[in-house]
Amino acid sequence: MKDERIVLALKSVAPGTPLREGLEQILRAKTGGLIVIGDTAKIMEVVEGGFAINTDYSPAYLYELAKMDGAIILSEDGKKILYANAQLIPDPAIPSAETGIRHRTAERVAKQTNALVIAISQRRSVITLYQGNFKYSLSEVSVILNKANQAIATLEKYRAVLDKTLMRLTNLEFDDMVTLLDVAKALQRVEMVLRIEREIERYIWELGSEGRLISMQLEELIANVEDEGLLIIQDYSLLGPEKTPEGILGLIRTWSSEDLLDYSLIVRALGYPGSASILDQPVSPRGYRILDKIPRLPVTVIDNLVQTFGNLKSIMGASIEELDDVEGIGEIRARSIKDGLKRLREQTNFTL
Ligand SMILES: Nc1ncnc2c1ncn2[C@@H]1O[C@H](COP(=O)(O)OP(=O)(O)OP(=O)(O)O)[C@@H](O)[C@H]1O
Repeated sequence: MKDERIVLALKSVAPGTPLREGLEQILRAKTGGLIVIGDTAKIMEVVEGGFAINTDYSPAYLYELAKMDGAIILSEDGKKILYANAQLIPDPAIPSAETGIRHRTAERVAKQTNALVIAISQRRSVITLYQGNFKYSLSEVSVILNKANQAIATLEKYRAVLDKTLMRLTNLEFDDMVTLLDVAKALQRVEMVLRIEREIERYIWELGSEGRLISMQLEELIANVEDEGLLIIQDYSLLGPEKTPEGILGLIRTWSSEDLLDYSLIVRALGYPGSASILDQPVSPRGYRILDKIPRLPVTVIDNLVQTFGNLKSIMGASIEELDDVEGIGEIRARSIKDGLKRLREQTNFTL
């Protein structure tokens, strides 16, 4: 929830938005500014004086009004300028680490009302966002682009390692030689890639219209990653249906980077005991992840296969007739499952 609001705040001031255009004009004119987004009762409690404007927002108008002292109040959707030249009177007891009056006021109003408050510094040429306890200074587009490109380069490396790890897991699964350590390694690598993805997403929101290329690169690099993670969990989790794969991956997401390095924590999240030797334990996949790679095989049929045979090894060992007996599978599909599994196995042997 908290994160969502920050994302919304970053999006609302991203390059290409009318609000950002107005902020940039104020920055260039070096007049400074203090802008509050929203006019809820809670916000209006701290607003005093000024005059009602009540007109459609435009960047040029915002910039004109910023020449005056005091704060400007915009509507929640940013489409109207409601008041200008207003005095903000937040509770002075609210702690603030800011030294200047404008920024201290902005921080206190944000903490008191939860509104998005934007301070544009006259002396330092910086735009700072405040919302609740969150504070964020916008950087220049070139700086963020640089960071985003570095993160993409890191993501490429991590993706390559993940692909190797998954390929190895597939190979071990076909040979029924998987240990819990292999499962934990694969899940850890999935989450590492997802973490870099989330970091880059934040840059993309902040870059707005300037982030399109990064966004396209990201999409290509993270295709399937989350699904692979969910399917691994489906293959190995010992937990009942109340712990969904999404829930388990969501739990791993909340861990610190140190915890993520601990393989035994990962297998514990899948419902295995946390003993030291557990990682050497052999395990057999149910087969969800590999069956998902067979073209045109519906999820319900995959479910029926796993329900009937229990694991990938038995599914691979089943005859055409046995496969044919499963609901949703006729002779043609039975053959395409057999062929599909055979082809996948050959492909992984070839790639490794
Ligand atoms: N309570 C307030 N309500 C509305 N506007 C305020 C309030 N406090 C300060 N301001 C605005 O901030 C200006 C003074 O900013 P000041 O230089 O003291 O703060 P600052 O945080 O150091 O900002 P800057 O970095 O721009 O100098 C005032 O001229 C006024 O426009």
